Amino acid sequence: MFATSPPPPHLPADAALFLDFDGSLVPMAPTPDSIVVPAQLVPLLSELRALLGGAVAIISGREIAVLDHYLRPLQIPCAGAHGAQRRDAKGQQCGDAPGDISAVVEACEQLALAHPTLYVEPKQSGVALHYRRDPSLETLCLRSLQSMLAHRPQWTLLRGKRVLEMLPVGASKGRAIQAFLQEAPFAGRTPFFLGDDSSDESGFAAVLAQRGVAIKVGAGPSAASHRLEGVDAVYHWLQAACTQLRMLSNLRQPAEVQP
Ligand SMILES: O=P(O)(O)OC[C@H]1O[C@H](O[C@H]2O[C@H](CO)[C@@H](O)[C@H](O)[C@H]2O)[C@H](O)[C@@H](O)[C@@H]1O
Repeated sequence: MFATSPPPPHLPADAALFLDFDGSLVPMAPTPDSIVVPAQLVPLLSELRALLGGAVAIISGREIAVLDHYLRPLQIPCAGAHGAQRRDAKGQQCGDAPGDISAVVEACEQLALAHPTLYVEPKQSGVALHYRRDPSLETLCLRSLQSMLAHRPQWTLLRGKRVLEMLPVGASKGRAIQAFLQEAPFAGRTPFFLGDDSSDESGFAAVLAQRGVAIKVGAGPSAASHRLEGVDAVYHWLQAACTQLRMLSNLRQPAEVQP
């Protein structure tokens, strides 16, 4: 489905909401550490969690510790490093790297010394090599990582927005969402997932398989059923969802009788 996909419906009170981070909740920036998190994000997530019985999770390529840093003081269920890590609603975290890749990280850092516009983002379960500041370095980065992966069958390469990432084989956002949907408070709810990148497609497939709603943020081909134009449109939709869910929740609670 392409840009003609309709905007998403309102969130029902029985939704399980899964949200991508970069490019969906936070505008893109030249480097991973130069993002500016919109001030309304943390209060909005807190309110949505309260209104959806806790069934809100961040599904990101970032590591969970990094998400916690940007969302402080909030600590919510998360999948990090494209599903290589997951923290459930009880706060229990799982996900280990299938081996030591410090040699790969070092090789990426050497490459970045030779090409200072590259940005290396080491992760506990992989590494991201960013070439946003010089897209002409894409082929060099791709060839370098491919050769490093050639003898490491437990790892795979993921292409993102001006980034190449090495992550454990089998890790995906779709799998992380499936795992959340087996557990309280997500199980039995209608899944909604929004994301902007090709790595979000496995998440779209997971929610569509459960008759959920898949929302592509921005342009580009996608299997998502619905579309929002960009980060601003995401906030508009989430704020509207909050307002509606709050009204529904007030209607369900009888008004206090004045003496
Ligand atoms: O799944 P997401 O939450 O969307 O995370 C995907 C990757 O996002 C980050 O990189 C991207 O955003 C940066 C900041 O805007 C940008 O500079 C970079 O070019 C993008 O690729 C993050 O750094 C990665 O770890 C995530 O995997």
